[in-house]
Amino acid sequence: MRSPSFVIGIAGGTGAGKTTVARTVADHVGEAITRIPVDNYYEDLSHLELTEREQVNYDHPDAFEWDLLREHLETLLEGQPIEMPQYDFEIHNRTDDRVTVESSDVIVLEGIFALYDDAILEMLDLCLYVMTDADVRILRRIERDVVERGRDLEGVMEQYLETVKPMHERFVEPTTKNADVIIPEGANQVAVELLIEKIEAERSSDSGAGATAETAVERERQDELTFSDSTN
Ligand SMILES: Nc1ncnc2c1ncn2[C@@H]1O[C@H](COP(=O)(O)OP(=O)(O)O)[C@@H](O)[C@H]1O
Ligand SMILES: O=c1ccn([C@@H]2O[C@H](COP(=O)(O)O)[C@@H](O)[C@H]2O)c(=O)[nH]1
Repeated sequence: MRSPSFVIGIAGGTGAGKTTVARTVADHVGEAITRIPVDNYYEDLSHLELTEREQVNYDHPDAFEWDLLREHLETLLEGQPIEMPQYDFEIHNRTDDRVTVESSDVIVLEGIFALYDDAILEMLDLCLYVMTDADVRILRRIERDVVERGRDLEGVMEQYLETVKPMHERFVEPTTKNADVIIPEGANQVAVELLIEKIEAERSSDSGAGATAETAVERERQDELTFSDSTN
């Protein structure tokens, strides 16, 4: 199995458009991309009741199982598959399922804390931060959480004011300093097109480097053959 040639981190506040950017890019690049949502690495909270899980601060870095995420990224970088946990936002917990995820040419790590952990930052070749105004993000989040994540409006508003907003300001937004590029307003067409171009360029330069190395090895072998031929 071939090791990835390019690893991208996409961070940003809730509702900024991280998943949309990652999915749009993945749709264009196809099977060569492995998408890793950081959300799948929320700690297993099976020991808590649902009512207790509803009170957890999911916007604090301590809510994540960092060791497992680091280990899985390292495994993918070695070209090996992982058994990725799956997360269910409706029950605020991991499901019992694990999904086998193969490594591929491009790894995209996406989540509010994609640019937070030093060891993970070391593994990233390109760091993106999706910057979207807070009012737009909360409107998107209300719609998404009510429609897709089984929440009511009151609960979404309460969670936003109690944890999401203060944690965003304290932990998430400061990670802009780790970004190479800031993408405004989520999946904007120009930014996504540039990202796809960059990925394609990295992939072809990587396979080009491989071809050059092969050619050099091949040439050396030819020289050896020529040398032995002339001595025989
Ligand atoms: N550029 C955009 N314009 C309009 N809506 C967007 C845009 N990007 C994302 N959205 C919508 O906003 C919501 C949140 O986007 P999502 O990608 O899930 O955000 P995140 O992963 O950052 O939480 C989704 O319903 C998505 O369709
Ligand atoms: O059980 C959970 C786990 C997470 N959340 C919220 O999800 C967002 C992160 O996901 P995005 O897709 O980036 O919005 C985070 O702000 C948590 O508050 C949750 O509500 N419940």
